[in-house]
Amino acid sequence: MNYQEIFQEISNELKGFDEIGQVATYIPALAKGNPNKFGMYLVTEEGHEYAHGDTEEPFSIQSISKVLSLVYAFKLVGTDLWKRVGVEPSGSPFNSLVQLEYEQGIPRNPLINAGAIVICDILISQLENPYDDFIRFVRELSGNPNIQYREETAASEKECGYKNNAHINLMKSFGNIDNDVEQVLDFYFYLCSIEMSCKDLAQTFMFLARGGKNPLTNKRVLTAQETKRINSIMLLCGFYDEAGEFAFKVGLPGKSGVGGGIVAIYPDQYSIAVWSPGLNSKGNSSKGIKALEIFTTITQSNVFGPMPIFDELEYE
Ligand SMILES: NC(=O)CC[C@H](N)C(=O)O
Repeated sequence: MNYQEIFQEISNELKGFDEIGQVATYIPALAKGNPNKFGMYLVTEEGHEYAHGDTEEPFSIQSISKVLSLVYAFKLVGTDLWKRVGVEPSGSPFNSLVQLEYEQGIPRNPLINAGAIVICDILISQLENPYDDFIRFVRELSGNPNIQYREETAASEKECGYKNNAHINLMKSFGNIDNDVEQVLDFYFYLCSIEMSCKDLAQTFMFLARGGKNPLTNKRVLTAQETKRINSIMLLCGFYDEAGEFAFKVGLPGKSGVGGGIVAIYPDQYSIAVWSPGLNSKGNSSKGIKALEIFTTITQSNVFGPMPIFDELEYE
């Protein structure tokens, strides 16, 4: 079976899948999304690429950007980062406030909203031009110079960002936010508003499958040990209170966003992105998870099992 046949098989299996979920409505700009979009894009270690469905259309990556901002902040401040944010799974929804008060304004991990807001605070403190520097970083990883923030999405989220305001104010009261709360939150909303296609996403995350090296430029983004840290955080925290189930079903480190995107990596082998805007009750793409579950089952690729039988998969 080659990859195109595998994608075809996934598509056939998904035909009867009716738990498509609902597009995010709490951010008005996302409520207009078309739940029938579906794309899957694979980039392999050898540089082969395989597309299926709507893989060229940019969509709002939302919380997937939290991994990229984490990587950028980690590069800038190193292990000092862990004084401000933890690395434990929260077992709670991405926007839950409850633990934050008990744990004195230190978010459980950098992939829930509170943690990502602290990361934004760090980036603002460290960078002279955080907006420009960050988008440049993302463009270099993706190889796509046209990747942009979408102002309309950021503004739409700001208009009704009551809960994120609650997060940042609570953390400020505990002394875990250094900068002006509005300045930090604006940056956070912009990071969430970045748009990418499945193709961009799979390419962007390839460095995490390559031990920290950007395969497009051969530049080292992270050391192998730092890459381990980011991938472990994705595995344990990337899907919030569904992280266990994602590991159970798919078996790869990954990250989701409420725009319906998911990206997952298999170290030394591939990066895969999927997009289906319908979300389940945990805010993760419902069909996206199912598609990845089928993919890793057919290819026998997951970080817990024996090495897959890749040589039995032909290229093209
Ligand atoms: N899980 C997500 O993608 C959430 C991101 C969204 N911008 C928020 O702050 O709620």
